[in-house]
Amino acid sequence: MASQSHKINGVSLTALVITTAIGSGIFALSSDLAIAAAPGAALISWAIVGFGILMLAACLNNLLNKRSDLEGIFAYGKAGFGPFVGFISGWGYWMSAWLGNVAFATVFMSTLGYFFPIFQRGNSPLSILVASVIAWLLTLLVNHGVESATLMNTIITVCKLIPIFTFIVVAIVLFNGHIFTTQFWGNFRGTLTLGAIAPQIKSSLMIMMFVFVGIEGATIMASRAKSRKIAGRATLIGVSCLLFIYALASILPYGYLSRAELVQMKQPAMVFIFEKMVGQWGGSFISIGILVSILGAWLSWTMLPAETLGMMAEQGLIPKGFAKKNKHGAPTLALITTASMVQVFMIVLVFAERAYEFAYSLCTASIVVCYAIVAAYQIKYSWQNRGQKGNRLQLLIGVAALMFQLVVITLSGLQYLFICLVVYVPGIILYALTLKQNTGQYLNRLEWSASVLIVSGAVITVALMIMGRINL
Ligand SMILES: NC(=[NH2+])NCCC[C@H](N)C(=O)O
Repeated sequence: MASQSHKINGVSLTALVITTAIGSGIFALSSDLAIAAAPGAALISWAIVGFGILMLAACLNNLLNKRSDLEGIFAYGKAGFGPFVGFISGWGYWMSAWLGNVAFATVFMSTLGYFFPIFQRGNSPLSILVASVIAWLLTLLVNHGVESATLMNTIITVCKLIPIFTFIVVAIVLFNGHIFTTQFWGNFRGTLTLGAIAPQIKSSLMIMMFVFVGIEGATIMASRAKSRKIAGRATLIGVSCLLFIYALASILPYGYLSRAELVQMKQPAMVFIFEKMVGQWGGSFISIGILVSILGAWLSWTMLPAETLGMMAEQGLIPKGFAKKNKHGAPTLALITTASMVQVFMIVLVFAERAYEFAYSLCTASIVVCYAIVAAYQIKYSWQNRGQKGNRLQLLIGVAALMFQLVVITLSGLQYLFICLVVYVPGIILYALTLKQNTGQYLNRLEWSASVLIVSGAVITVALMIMGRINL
């Protein structure tokens, strides 16, 4: 066991929450958001998403303290609702982790395109080829026991935060109230109706959720924190800081360029907005920040999904082989499986019209499964212990968090959730085989029914994709 002095303190853990959550999202945010919404609606959306994510962070905080015996985010699913739900949650988390890397890949390549125009389209066959090589190289590194070391993490954090803060400061200086308010509610005439704003809010939700993926980082590191209390608090403070940074970075540009101009920005938008603000050097400055930020995040998100598979295997949810470590202490089978999935989806991206949006929406949709299960467990636990002080409030927090996740996914992510079902199919087979090996039985009746639903959903999705009814 690590001695007390080697344990992570609150400040480092808060920094960890912030840096694991900042990958590619913030750099592309402004134009993604401009496509979806005018500044008025974007602000309302931040308030809604901010509230929902804070509720989720409050659940993670609470459960970290009350169920300090559980480790990892999907352990709550298993503890609250049995192994099958634990599997659903873990598989969702795993999927989200590597799908996010697919999203990283497109932004990474289009940022490289700033220096080498041939890569400008992040999902051209050549870009995907290079991105695949990078993904496999990172896998190879992790397989040789390379972990993002503390010093490297600090350097990466500085490299990504400096460009972001510089951008925010310059954007504040150049902020023009007139431009900002001209089309505050969008391009409408007459009185402002909910009908005019609601669709804008709806289209902002997925990208806003995506940028928060990773806040559960402190939960995963909780066992290495000085105390569970500290880990929980780090999540809450980290989320509040993130909300502040994201809202500033995405809203300020509306006071510099018109929405029409923002929509036209090449991706990643922050590069080109900043270049317009300060000149050529600005573009390179932000681009380098992005490349470092993504590479750093990509490396940690290469380890995470493999570790997740390993933990699931240890808990008897998938075959033991996934937990087997090589001589460098890395789970080779889990790493290769994950990298192969990344490879398949990268190839799919070549055919996607808006590749980045497609990848981040899938990443968000699959983690919502996992987040919703956390919130559901918070409700169950608080209800069972409702006699204890404070648990009624926790119950309400759980309900708010769950409602938020369900509403977001229903409003804007259903088609992505359906695509995720397809990836659940091989997982269910692995789960059933493992169950048989451990207990001598395949699925029980409830698990059967759930599996039939999932597999049917997957079949329908594939059929709809073939018929061209679901577009990539
Ligand atoms: N590889 C991943 N799972 N990435 C998810 C994290 C994405 C991160 N929130 C971002 O803004 O870019």
